[in-house]
Amino acid sequence: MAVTALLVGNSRLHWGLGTPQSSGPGPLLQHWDGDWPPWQVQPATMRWAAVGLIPPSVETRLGSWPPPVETCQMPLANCPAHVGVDRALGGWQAFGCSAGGGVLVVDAGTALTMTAVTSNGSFAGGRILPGVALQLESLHQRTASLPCVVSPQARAWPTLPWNPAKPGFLATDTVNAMVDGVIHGLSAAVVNTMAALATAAVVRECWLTGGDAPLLQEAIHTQLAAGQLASRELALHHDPHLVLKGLLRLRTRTDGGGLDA
Ligand SMILES: Nc1ncnc2c1ncn2[C@@H]1O[C@H](COP(=O)(O)OP(=O)(O)OP(=O)(O)O)[C@@H](O)[C@H]1O
Ligand SMILES: CC(C)(CO)[C@@H](O)C(=O)NCCC(=O)O
Ligand SMILES: [K+]
Repeated sequence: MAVTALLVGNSRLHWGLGTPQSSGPGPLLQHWDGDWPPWQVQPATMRWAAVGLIPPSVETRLGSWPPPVETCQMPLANCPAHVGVDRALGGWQAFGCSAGGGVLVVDAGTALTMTAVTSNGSFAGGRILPGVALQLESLHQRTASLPCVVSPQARAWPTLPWNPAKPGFLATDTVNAMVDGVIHGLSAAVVNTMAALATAAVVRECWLTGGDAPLLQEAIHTQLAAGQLASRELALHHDPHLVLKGLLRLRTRTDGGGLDA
């Protein structure tokens, strides 16, 4: 039976439709970023979690939904309860899909989070940075003359002009200097973390997800090619729906309302 997964993100809602199987959720049948999905939602089979504020459109329907998934219910060893449920779900899902060995999950959303899971499936910490749109918004809001380069309603990336600078060339116009600066900074932080964790043999794979993953991917590849050997030893994967798939792969126990891997 098809199940709807919902992650209430920091700036928008992320929906997925899938059929949980014992081997995992498989690919999503449908996905939707926005207020309410275009398919029929069966309240009793909803799997959902929230890091952002719950909007009225969801609040009014909560009565018929099961309780949300929380970090403390996740089958991820040593994961403190204060860790965001999106990070716990992403880490657990990437580890479950990995070829063995630890994983680093990079979730490039409103915040860019990095979350490491060891080869034993144990939470190993991470890093939290302001994401692409948030950094660009802050530059505009906290200076007198830097322009607004992110659409304030949609925060949609495609409204931004950006010509990736050739190696060794820097942007001469303000907009590209801002955008290139933010993308270069975030991807450098990711590659630096990959190198450190690879050198320490903590992780073997890096999984990218989140709204800005496609954007950062190219810059990460470029910096990997030019950078430290250790970081290149990690396999790099992109899964735009890592957290939703994690929700679909979790199995709710009918007895105590707990969760099983
Ligand atoms: N239509 C859109 N609306 C919002 N963000 C978008 C859109 N298209 C691309 N993005 C990019 O996605 C990023 C936000 O990512 P995402 O949607 O994963 O964040 P989120 O809703 O806060 O979810 P999360 O809680 O997982 O971070 C923004 O930095 C922005 O550049
Ligand atoms: C970091 C965010 C905002 C990313 O969505 C979320 O995972 C969160 O609110 N986390 C709580 C703090 C933590 O993860 O340590
Ligand atoms: K995120």
